[in-house]
Parts: sequence; C-alpha cells; structure tokens
Amino acid sequence: MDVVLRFGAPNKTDDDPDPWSTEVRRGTVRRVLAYFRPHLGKVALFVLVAVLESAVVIATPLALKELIDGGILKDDLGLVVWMACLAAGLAVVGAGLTLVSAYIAGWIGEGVGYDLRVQSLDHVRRLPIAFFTRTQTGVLVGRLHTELIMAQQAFSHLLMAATSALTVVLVLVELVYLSWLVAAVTAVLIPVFLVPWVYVGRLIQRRTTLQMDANAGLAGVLQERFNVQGAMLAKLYGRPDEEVAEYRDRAGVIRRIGVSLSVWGRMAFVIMGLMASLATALVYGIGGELVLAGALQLGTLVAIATLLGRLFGPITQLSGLQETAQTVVVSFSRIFELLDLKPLIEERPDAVALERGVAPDIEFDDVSFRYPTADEVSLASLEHVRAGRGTEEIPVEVLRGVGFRVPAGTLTALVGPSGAGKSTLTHLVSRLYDPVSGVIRVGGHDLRDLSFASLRDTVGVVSQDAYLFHDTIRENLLYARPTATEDELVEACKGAQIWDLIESLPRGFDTIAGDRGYRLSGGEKQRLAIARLLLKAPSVVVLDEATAHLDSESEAAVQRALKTALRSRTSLVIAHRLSTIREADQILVIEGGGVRERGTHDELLAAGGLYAELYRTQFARSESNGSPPDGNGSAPVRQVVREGGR
Ligand SMILES: Nc1ncnc2c1ncn2[C@@H]1O[C@H](COP(=O)(O)OP(=O)(O)OP(=O)(O)O)[C@@H](O)[C@H]1O
Repeated sequence: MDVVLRFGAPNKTDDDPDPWSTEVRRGTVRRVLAYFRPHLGKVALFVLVAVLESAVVIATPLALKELIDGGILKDDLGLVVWMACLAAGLAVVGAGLTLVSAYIAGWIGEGVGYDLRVQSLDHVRRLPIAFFTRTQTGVLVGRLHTELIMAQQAFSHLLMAATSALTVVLVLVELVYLSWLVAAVTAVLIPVFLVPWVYVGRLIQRRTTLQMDANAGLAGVLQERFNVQGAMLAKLYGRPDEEVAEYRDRAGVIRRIGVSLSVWGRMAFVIMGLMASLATALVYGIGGELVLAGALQLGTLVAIATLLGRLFGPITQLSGLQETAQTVVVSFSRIFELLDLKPLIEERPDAVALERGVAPDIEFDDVSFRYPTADEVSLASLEHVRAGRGTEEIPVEVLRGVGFRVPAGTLTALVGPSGAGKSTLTHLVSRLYDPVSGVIRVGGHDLRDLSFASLRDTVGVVSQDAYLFHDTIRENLLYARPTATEDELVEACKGAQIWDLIESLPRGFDTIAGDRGYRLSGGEKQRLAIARLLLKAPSVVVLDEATAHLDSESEAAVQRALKTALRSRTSLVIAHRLSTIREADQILVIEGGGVRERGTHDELLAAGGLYAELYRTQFARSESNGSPPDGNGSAPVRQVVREGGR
C-alpha cells in the first residue's frame, strides 16, 4: 500500500470516498521539492533578502542601545541624532526588504502554482472520456482550483516562515550577547506563552478544513442542481421542501463554522498582543532591577525589550509551520494523485496523418470492447459517491467480435434495440475509447496509428444532444474552424438549414447560445451542430440522429441539413428515422454487442428478422406517408447477411 501518512483526518468512514482526504503518498515531499528547481535563482535571491531583513531586525535595537547609553546618558547630542537617524533608516530599509521578500516569495509560490496549474490542466485534458463520465465536475474543479490555490499559498507561507526562522535564531543570539540572564528567562517563558497560541492555531486549522469540506459539498450540490438539466429535473421531480431543508442544513454548518472561525481568528491576535505585553512587562521588571543594581545598562534593557517585540511575530508564524507544511504536502499529494492517472489513449510517436479531403473507408475487424472500470480511469475521491467497499465492478463486454466495413463515401445506418451497443460503436470510431481486442481501420490505417490532429480533422461527430458553449453562435461555430470567414460561416449555416433562423435574430451570429442561451430548440441545436460539422468538413461523419420529436417543418430542415452534411462522406449514423434508413447504402442491425443482420432496407424487410420487427414496432410509425409494408419486399432474401450470435 502506497499510503503512509495520515494527518488529522476528519470522521470519515471507509466506504466514503473523501475528496478532501488527507492521505499522503510516499515520495510526495521529493516531488514537491522538484517544483523548486526551475525557480532556484529566485530562491537564492529570496535567501539573500531574508538574511538582510533579519540583519536589520537585530541592528535596530543596537542603534537604540547606543542612542541611550552612548548618547543620552553621556550627553552626546550628535550621537543621539545619528543613532535616531540610523534607527529610522533601518526601519525604512526593513519595511522595504519585507515587501521585497513577500514579492519574491509570492513569485516563487505563484510560479510553482502556475507550473502545476498548466501541467494539471493539460493532463486532465488528455484523460479518457471515461474519466469525465465518472467524475463529479464540482469536485474535479475544486481539486484543480481550490486545492491548487491552497498549495500555492501555503508554499509562499513556508518561504516566509524560513525568514522567520532566521530572524528568531539571530534575535536569540543577540539576546544572549546583551544579557544571558534575560535571554535565559525569555527562552524558558516563550514556550509557556506559546501553548495557548499553538492550541488556538490548531483549532483554527481544523475549523478551516471543516469549512472547506462543507463549502465543497455545497458547491458540488449547487453545480449539479443549478445547471439547466439539473434545474429541469429538480422542477419536474424534486421535493422542494426537503431540498431547501438540505440547503439550510448545509448553509447552517458553514455559518456555524464561520462564526466560530471569526471569533478564534480574533482570539489569535488577542493572544499574540497579550503575550507581547506580558513579556515586555516581565523584561522591564527583571531588567529594571538589574539596571538599579548596576548589572545592566538602561540602553541594553531598552534594546532587549525592543528585540522581544520583534521576536513574537516570527515565533507565532513558526508555530503554524507544521500545519502549513502539512497543507502543502496534502494539497500537492491530491494534485499528484490526479497527475498520476494514465491518459489511456495516447498518440504514438510515429503517428501518421490521413490524406485530407479524401473519404476513407472504415473497417471493424473482430472488435471487442468493454468500458474501463473505475480503477482503470478514475479516482474514488473524485466520483464522490458511496460506492461501498467490496462492490467491485465486474467489467462487462459491450461489443463482441464485431466485424463490418463501411465503403468510402457511403452511408451505413446502425439500428437496434436500446443498449445494444450502437453508441459504443460510434465512440470507437472517434477514438474516445480503444477496443480491447481487434482493429478499427480508417483508410487502411489502424486508428491507433493516426495522429490526434489527423483523427480530429478526419472524423466529425454530431451527437443527439448537441452541446454548445455559453458563448455567441459565432464562437460556437468557429470552435470547429477558427479561421473560417464570415462568408464560410453563412454558407455552412445555409447548408445546415439554420441560416434563416440566425438571420432573423436581432444579434445574428452574436446571439448567446449554450447552457443559458436556452432559446434554441433541439432541432435547431442539432442543425447548428451540423453547421459546425460542415465548417470542419471532415471526410468521415459519425452522427446520432435526434430521437426527440421534431415538428414536421423542423424534421424536414434537419433532413435537408443531413443530406448536405453526409454528401460524399463516409458516414456512420445511428438512425432513428426511416428516411435516413431508406437512404443508407447498408444497414447494420446491432443487438447484444454484435452485428445480427446487415443489408439494405428492402433486403432486411424481406428477411423478416429483427430488422423487420424493429421496423414494425418503431420506424414504420415515423413514416408519414405510407402504411407499414407487409414484409414481402421484392429484394432477394439471399442478399441479406445474417450474423451468427456470438
Ligand atoms: N460509459 C459507460 N460505462 C459503462 N457502460 C456503459 C457506458 N456507456 C454505455 N454503457 C453500456 O454499454 C451498453 C451499450 O450501450 P450503448 O449506449 O452503446 O447502447 P445503444 O445501442 O447506443 O443504446 P441507445 O439506443 O439506448 O442509445 C449498455 O449496456 C450500456 O449500459
């Protein structure tokens, strides 16, 4: 087992995957340190500034000592003025150095945060689609955002703590030099004063973790409920009273923790002020007696009191060092967990490109497939569902020994009962997944040998529920081809039968579409997606026809759009409409993860098998102008290829 440390974990049960888990993997510290490497120059500069800053801290009391003992007590006005000016100058330089060191620490922290952010975003982008189907978006965003900010801030704090450590050491050395007795008393008393401070610090730390946990939980729920589909489901099926009660409970927890945090946060300052005042009183008490006894000079006493005042800030900062270090290590560990997920689908170094603009054939050669299990593609802590230990996923083969060929420039329709594996077949063509065995060839090349860029250029997909970004129609279209001209946009929209609508909108292409631009109907959205496809001009089209009922006008428009989109392209269409099926050069009837029948519409009807049954129960209903045929088609039955049930 890789997990070796556990820092103050909250009350979680084993079957509750915890997105804020504080488990740390072995080797994390080494990996964190590696992030310093590109910033070593800045780190060296930071150390130099830290040394200067600490030198200023200990020099000021010495100037004050000289001002009193050598100037005031010896009536030397010149020295008084000089030392006062020196103390003032040191104060200004000290303030400047503090700002400079905060700036450099910020640069290093932000630099590490930047490196980590770019690396993790790029990595997550390359993760397989299976990862995204399993992961809770809110929790993933939390990890990529909140966690990263925490790691980076804590990182900067660690650097500042290094300055504090140096200051504490130098101040203690100077205290011993000025008066070993007062230094000894201070050394004994500091830990006593620090106990309440450390206690309060821990309390604040625990509450902050709880608050983050509660906020993340609420954010996850809100993200799920308040997107358009979630809000729709909640309106149709939700139980408002119970849901509001749940929000109240969650918000109540955040309020309770927030109130307690604000009190304890104030308490921390109160304790620090109190500690400083008590220590000063004590030093003047003991030191005053020594001055009266002639064992200590007045200037030395003032210098000691000043030094003490400078000691508490750094010491309190150091007392939180352990928690800060933990935060860095735990946060980085959670991000590394994500970075360690394998992309599964990768581009080969010697990947080739298909010739552009030439429609290739597609061939499935004995392809079998199962969806990856959670262990292979995701993190339990990101799924954030109560999976329960011991309920291991049993991988089920979704496709078994599938073999067929789509000749170049032809249309193949996939039909079959729900859950048969039609969408899965199309996912494999666009290489969202790789087959477990067998080969898929496009233009004679194994899909796995093609470069990603070539694959993206070659295969265009239009899904049933076309997704649009919350952006203008123009930006949504340009996503497929950023260099497209206005004329090309218009032409694509005309081809997709959506231009009339866009033209009629007051803001035309600049109308906001997407999640909150919900004004587009299902058919319109699909036509916009077809326009996007036309702009991309792929030579292979994978299409899932909309099952949603479209009115006859919209349906006719979609059909016309499809005609343009599929013309002289190699097409694989999950067909729900008889018109598409009739036009297909080949129909594959998919059932139970295999091709059961293949042929044209007439051939399959004549064969009287599964297709004929599907036709009677589903497709005939969508045929507007005629009654279902009786199955006595004229096509010769021998042309129908029946697949063995593998
Ligand atoms: N992401 C996934 N992870 C695991 N199993 C999946 C996943 N997607 C689909 N399946 C399973 O794979 C099988 C085939 O599903 P697929 O979506 O390919 O069927 P389909 O023929 O397209 O169905 P429909 O017509 O209802 O869309 C089903 O049993 C389904 O439960």
